[in-house]
Formats: sequence, C-alpha cells, structure tokens
Amino acid sequence: MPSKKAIVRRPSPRLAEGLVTHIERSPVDPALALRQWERYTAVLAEHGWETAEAAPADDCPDGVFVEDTMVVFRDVALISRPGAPSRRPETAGAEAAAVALGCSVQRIQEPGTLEGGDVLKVGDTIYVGQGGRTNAEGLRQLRAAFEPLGARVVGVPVEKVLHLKSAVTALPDGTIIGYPPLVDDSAIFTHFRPMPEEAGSHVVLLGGNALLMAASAPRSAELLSGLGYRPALVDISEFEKLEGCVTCLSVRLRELSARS
Ligand SMILES: NC(=O)NCCC[C@H](N)C(=O)O
Repeated sequence: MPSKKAIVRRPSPRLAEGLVTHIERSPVDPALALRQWERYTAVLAEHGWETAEAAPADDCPDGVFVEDTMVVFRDVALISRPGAPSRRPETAGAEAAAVALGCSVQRIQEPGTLEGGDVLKVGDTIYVGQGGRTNAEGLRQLRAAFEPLGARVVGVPVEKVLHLKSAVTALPDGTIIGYPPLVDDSAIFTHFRPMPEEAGSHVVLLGGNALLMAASAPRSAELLSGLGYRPALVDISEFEKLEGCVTCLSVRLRELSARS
C-alpha cells in the first residue's frame, strides 16, 4: 500500500519578492496566496494525504515551492542544491521534515545544482530536466544516488520553461502530458498526450483517478474527465504569477516503508 504523506511549507510574508524568470512580473496578493495555499493543503487532506509542514522559511520568498528542495525515491530524500542561489537556505528545514517522516538523506553537493521541479518520476524511470536550474553534475549525482536503488535516469532538455515539470507531468497510467508549445522534445516520451493549456500540463496524482489541477486549466480538466479521471481544481493564481504550478507546492512521499 503506497504511503500518502506530503511535505508542504506555508508561504513567506515575502512571497511577492519570489523569482520570476520566463514571464513578466505581476503583483502578488499575499493574503489571497495564503488562502489558496490553505485550500491546496485541504484538497490533499480530503484525498487522504497526511501533510507535514516544513518549518517556515519566512526570509525565503520562494520557500512555499517546497517541491524544489528534494527528490524522494523509495525511502531516500536527495536534498537539492537549488540552481537559484537565493533558494539554497530553503533546504535545511525541508530536510528536517523529510527526516521526521523517516527518510534517509543524501545531498547534492557543489558544484552540482538540482531542483525538484526538474525531476519527474514515472514508475522507476526518473526524467531529469537539463538547461535551467539543474546542471549536468546534479544529474550525475542523482543518478549515483538512485540507480543503485533500481531507477532508470533519463536526461531531458528544458529550455522553454523554468523546470521540466513546468512543461510535462504524468498521468497515473504513465502517459506524459504537456502543452506542446512549451515542450522541447516530446519524442523522448513513448506515450505523450498534448494538453490545450499550459497549466493543463500539471497534475498531482491524488490516488486512484483523482488529479489535483489548477483552476486555470478548465479545458484540460474536461479532457481528462472524459478519459475517466477526476480532476479537483484549485485556484493557485498567486503562485502562477511566480512560475509556480500545482506540483511545486508539495513533496509527495508515496514509497515510505511502513513503520510502527
Ligand atoms: N517546481 C516548481 O515549479 N517550482 C516553482 C518555483 C518558482 C520560483 N519563483 C522560482 O523561480 O524558483
């Protein structure tokens, strides 16, 4: 039985100062962001996820995007070394949360850089985006950490968006979904299905056929409903203004060993 635990981190009061790379900056409403984050965590809980809050990182505007701080495979949390130097102080508190949940820890070491948003796991295959925040040494270190545990690691070019998972994620059956104008090379993926909206590329697998998706992707949600999935839509507009998407607001730990 897969575990359903997730690490989240509440938004910093400095959220509006978060990094913006590929889009125009627009004003962020911190109070609305907090309400949206609360709704996001409530939807996880409604679908049986136990959420653990990493210690707040109030001096880190991007700390809420906790997915970027680690990659968890089996029981191992590989703590990232963000490509964005301003994000490096985020990892310590996230690491403590992973340890409290029973993970053993490895860390990306300098000169490696890696952010969790660049890492898409589909079964035992781990796709790693290359071109932005994750460098070749980060990829090499991830491979060294996870191949001995049975992973197959595949490097994927990412030029058009911030992270690999800004471009593509995977449905429960392993089909990769993405918005074609933002996918560098969809031919890498054996089963690829185009989505009609950018935010339609982003799904969090909630268990069974339930998918957490952004409210900004109504046509994609309808398309996926037609395929038998059950989208739960959450408005994350304030995070989207900072290039965040639904995946980046949590780290899901699905493979933790049962502990007494
Ligand atoms: N995994 C993600 O999609 N993370 C989003 C990070 C957004 C943040 N403003 C950043 O540029 O690092």
